[in-house]
Amino acid sequence: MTHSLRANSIHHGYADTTVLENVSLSVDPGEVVAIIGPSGVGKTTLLRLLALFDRPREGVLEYDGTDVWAASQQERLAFRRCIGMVFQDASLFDASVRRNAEYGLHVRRSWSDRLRREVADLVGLRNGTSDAVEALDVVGLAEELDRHASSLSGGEAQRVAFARALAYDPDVLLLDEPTSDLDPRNTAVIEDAVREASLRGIGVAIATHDMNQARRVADRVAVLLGDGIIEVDDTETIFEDPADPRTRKFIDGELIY
Ligand SMILES: Nc1ncnc2c1ncn2[C@@H]1O[C@H](COP(=O)(O)OP(=O)(O)OP(=O)(O)O)[C@@H](O)[C@H]1O
Repeated sequence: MTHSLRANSIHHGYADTTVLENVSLSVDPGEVVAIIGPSGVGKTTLLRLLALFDRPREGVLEYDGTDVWAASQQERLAFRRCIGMVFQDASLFDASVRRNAEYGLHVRRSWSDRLRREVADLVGLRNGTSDAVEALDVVGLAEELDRHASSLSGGEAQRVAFARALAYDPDVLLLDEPTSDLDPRNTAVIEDAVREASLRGIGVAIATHDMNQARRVADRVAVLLGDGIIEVDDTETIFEDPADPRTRKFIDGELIY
């Protein structure tokens, strides 16, 4: 069973600047939420908060209804382990594709989960390697296990980074412009993998500058402008009949922020 993540009335910024004002957004199991908005508006900042990398100045982050920052450090760590993040630039380890995809598999969510998996390993049902290979298969790299990370193209490296996040079976996947440097083929592989992840029940939030990508992969779209999230709605409504006129302008490339 996967779980949901929710940001409620978040305010955040850096030093004396405010970046996010009164931002609320949920990521539910099995849905893909695209976050769109101009450069510098705070998409990465929001994803980092959702990933529990940073604590918001104000507002509440809930994991399955629990206030994450009011919970114990141990609990927060457990929540953190249920969230996968893929950055714009894949940074892989100086190791094989297999090793890279396996990284994180030692991080188990809970003792009971660990026990369950260990028992399953003992009877040969699954093991870390099979999780990693399965995840690499989703991104079309299951045949490249022994290749060294340094020999991969940028697109292949990003696909391994995606597989690494997928391999440890997260509840939520946060993707920060994961295809901004990729060609159409690698982009299509990542987008298919996003759909596959959502079909498995994983909730996905993806920040993107590519409006077509948002249309292709998202169930819902959140529009982040200078005043925070001005509108969240299902993808068709955002692109065909948005409630806020600024959304239309932004999508049409008219709004210079
Ligand atoms: N660590 C930091 N310290 C200070 N300011 C920061 C820091 N990180 C981001 N900022 C600033 O916060 C604002 C939001 O940045 P953020 O990277 O979240 O935007 P973004 O929407 O993801 O941008 P882009 O689309 O260009 O990736 C920007 O003005 C940025 O310069």
